[in-house]
Amino acid sequence: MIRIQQIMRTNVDQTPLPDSIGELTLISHILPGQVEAETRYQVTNQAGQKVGEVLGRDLLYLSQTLRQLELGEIIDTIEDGVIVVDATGRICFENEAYSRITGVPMRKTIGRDMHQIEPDALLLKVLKTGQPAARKRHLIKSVQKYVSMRMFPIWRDGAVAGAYSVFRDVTELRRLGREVERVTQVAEELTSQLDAAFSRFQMIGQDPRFRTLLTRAVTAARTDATVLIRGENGVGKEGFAKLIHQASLRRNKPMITVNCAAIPETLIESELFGYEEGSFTGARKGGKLGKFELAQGGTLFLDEIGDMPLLMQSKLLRVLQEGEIEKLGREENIPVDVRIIAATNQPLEELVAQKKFRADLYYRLNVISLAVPPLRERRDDILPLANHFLEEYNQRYGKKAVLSRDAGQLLLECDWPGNVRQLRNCIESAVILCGGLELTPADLTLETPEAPRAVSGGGSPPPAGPLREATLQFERQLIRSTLERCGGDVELAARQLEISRRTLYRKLSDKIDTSAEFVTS
Ligand SMILES: Nc1ncnc2c1ncn2[C@@H]1O[C@H](COP(=O)(O)OP(=O)(O)OP(=O)(O)O)[C@@H](O)[C@H]1O
Repeated sequence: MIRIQQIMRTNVDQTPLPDSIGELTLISHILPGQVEAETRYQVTNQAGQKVGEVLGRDLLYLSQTLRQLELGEIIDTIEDGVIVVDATGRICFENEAYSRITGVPMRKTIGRDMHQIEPDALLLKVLKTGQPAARKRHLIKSVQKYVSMRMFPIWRDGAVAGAYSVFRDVTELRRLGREVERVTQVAEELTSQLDAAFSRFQMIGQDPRFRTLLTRAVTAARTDATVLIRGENGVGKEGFAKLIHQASLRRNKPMITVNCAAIPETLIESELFGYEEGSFTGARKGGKLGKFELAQGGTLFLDEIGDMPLLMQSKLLRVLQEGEIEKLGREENIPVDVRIIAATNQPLEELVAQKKFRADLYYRLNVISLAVPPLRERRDDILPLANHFLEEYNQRYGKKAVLSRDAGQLLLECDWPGNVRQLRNCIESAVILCGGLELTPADLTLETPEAPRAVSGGGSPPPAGPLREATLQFERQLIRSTLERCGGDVELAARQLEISRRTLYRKLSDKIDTSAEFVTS
């Protein structure tokens, strides 16, 4: 609908003048007899201030043209439903969309009195009061469809001459809205379950160095300072990151982990910063949220930071300095409020010297540094950790196993090249495999400090004897060295050997029966 607003001239002085027309007046409401061609009409806003002026000639032209045009045809092509009633409430116009949305054919309604069809219709109220009305969500019961509608009176010569309603089918939108609500609730539920698991998470350790680290971590957690956690694989770097997040004010927001070594160089930018829909060929519909956005308000844990490509290091540095991310396909930057914790098992200082790691990023990350010692340097922690894992896996597998004195002794003697992760895996497989109530040395799958060197050194002579025995021996060696390489992680070892976890366990238990040499010192 064309309003005066659209054709007036602007930038005139602000003095209100008589004979003014409201800027929102519809052109189609102006009758030819009311307008003089050569008069300049003042246009005012709702406060009565003059905001423009318009020539009567322009108004006449437009109002006449609108009348001459067959508006019905145009209105028929629009997607929204339109229905018009005259002053008596008789339906005098409907467009095609009206019938399509309501499912009522035009012949059943056109010309009929709305008072009879639907005496409570809101449109009749608009007709009676002369006041526009709107409903965001209205159910048309007969067809079970939801519409959003706006209704207006039609004024002629100072009286209401009719009313019309424009409405839109929002059934699909409503369904999608509900789906979003449902998915959000599921996500909230899962998050709270995760939170519960997260808050049960404990860092076990009584070694004095380890306890000092815990205190430092909890103290750092109260600030937003960046933390760099160092240490061998499996020492508990991610555990420290979780602990810091849990002890911080950000604990009710997400902690998102990114393993920088596991993402191909070409994908790391879109993983971290995301992209907008259509920003490149093959971009996902709806775009993609980057990890920074997912961690908004929370913590982003950048694991294996030493493996981050140099170009990405520069981009990360910029984000840390500016607190904003540049998202592919989006013009304006997005502010992010994310606490960064990074971890690495690499000597970052050496990487800096070799120009493989940016010095400025190194200093930016290394505000608080936590160096987690390997398990072999804190032997006091071995038994408490073993008992903690034992309790966890007893619960998971419905067992009641306890650690025998000999098994405990064996655990204390091991060097744990795979650190706490290896110990955890060792206890898990022992709980699964043990037949009785006590975990004995034979239940433990672990390497003695000497054995791996003999096996994985590559120099061991080929086994002698019958083929079957030699094959078994070779298999034993292969399993042993693979397990060693995988830090005792049975699942990973099974994957590398391309056999199922169950087969690996079976082979391990065969070995326990037949080859004491493999499991005991
Ligand atoms: N002090 C601890 N108390 C309880 N569990 C621990 C402790 N340290 C490590 N763990 C457990 O050991 C496993 C390995 O720990 P984590 O993943 O934190 O090590 P990481 O140093 O991050 O390893 P990687 O370098 O391979 O990423 C996890 O299952 C973790 O829960």
